[in-house]
Amino acid sequence: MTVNELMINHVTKRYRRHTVIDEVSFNLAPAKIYGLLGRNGAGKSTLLNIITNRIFPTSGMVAMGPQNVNNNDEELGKIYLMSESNMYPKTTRVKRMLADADRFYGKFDFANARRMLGQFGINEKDRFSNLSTGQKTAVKITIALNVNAQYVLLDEPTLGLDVNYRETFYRELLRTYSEKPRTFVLSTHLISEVQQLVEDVLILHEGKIIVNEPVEELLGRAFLVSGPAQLVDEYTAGQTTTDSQTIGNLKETAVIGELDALRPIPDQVQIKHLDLQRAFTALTNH
Ligand SMILES: Nc1ncnc2c1ncn2[C@@H]1O[C@H](COP(=O)(O)OP(=O)(O)OP(=O)(O)O)[C@@H](O)[C@H]1O
Repeated sequence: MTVNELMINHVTKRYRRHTVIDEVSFNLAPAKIYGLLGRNGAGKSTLLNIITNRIFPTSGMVAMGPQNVNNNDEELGKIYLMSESNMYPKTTRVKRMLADADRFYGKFDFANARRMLGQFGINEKDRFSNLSTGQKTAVKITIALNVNAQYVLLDEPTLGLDVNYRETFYRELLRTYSEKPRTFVLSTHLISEVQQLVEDVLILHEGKIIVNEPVEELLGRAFLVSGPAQLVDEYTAGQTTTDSQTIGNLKETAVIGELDALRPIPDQVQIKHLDLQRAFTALTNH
């Protein structure tokens, strides 16, 4: 079966005069793991809800290949959103939630879901509302990783999960991805934890997608220049510097962009690549 790209075309979302998403366009390719990063209130949940038709954009549209996704059950059936909101009645048992995922999307992987629930120490007969925050997340992850959808959007998929279970989640995500490649979008604040996991990074900032590229490419042009303040300032003058920190006479300046290859690097100045978290803060600190 050919899988089309999921295309977000000129999407804007306004709440009264507040523009949360501003003319955003990007494509999600089949069988890739994306990180969707943004500061609190950047609009990540809003964007994911628009993609899955739970919220309507003020303008713009979401399409799967040539098909508009809006009110299109066939196309929406290829996209699954795991989100924070709990839509289940209080009495719902975990077992029923797995059955619903099968009813709506078909071909749910019950065997793998049961194995995962075992790893998370959850019984299918448990009532969802009686579970702890982390256990509720574990159930939602289990459904998201076993549902039959080509695009799986995960909004804060580690909410309340302890470090051991977060590792379980990352391992299970890679396992299912390698067995059955499909697209995952992880919206998360745990940037250093997902750096190794995601191939491409999308950064949503002040209503715009300011980064949309492979992690390796972003980090390839993300540098930390450190040393005596005056020398760092001289070396970084005129380059695309982002933010700086000064301690006494020492300074660290993040530079996102190509370094001027012709400019000599003073002996006391050190240059290294940023990791994803530091590149993110550098790009979104203002
Ligand atoms: N129904 C609504 N009415 C008015 N404003 C809203 C509504 N829903 C969201 N917003 C605003 O839109 C902005 C983006 O919210 P959203 O939840 O999408 O951000 P987020 O990036 O997911 O944040 P976080 O990382 O904190 O979860 C916020 O300023 C929020 O207050």
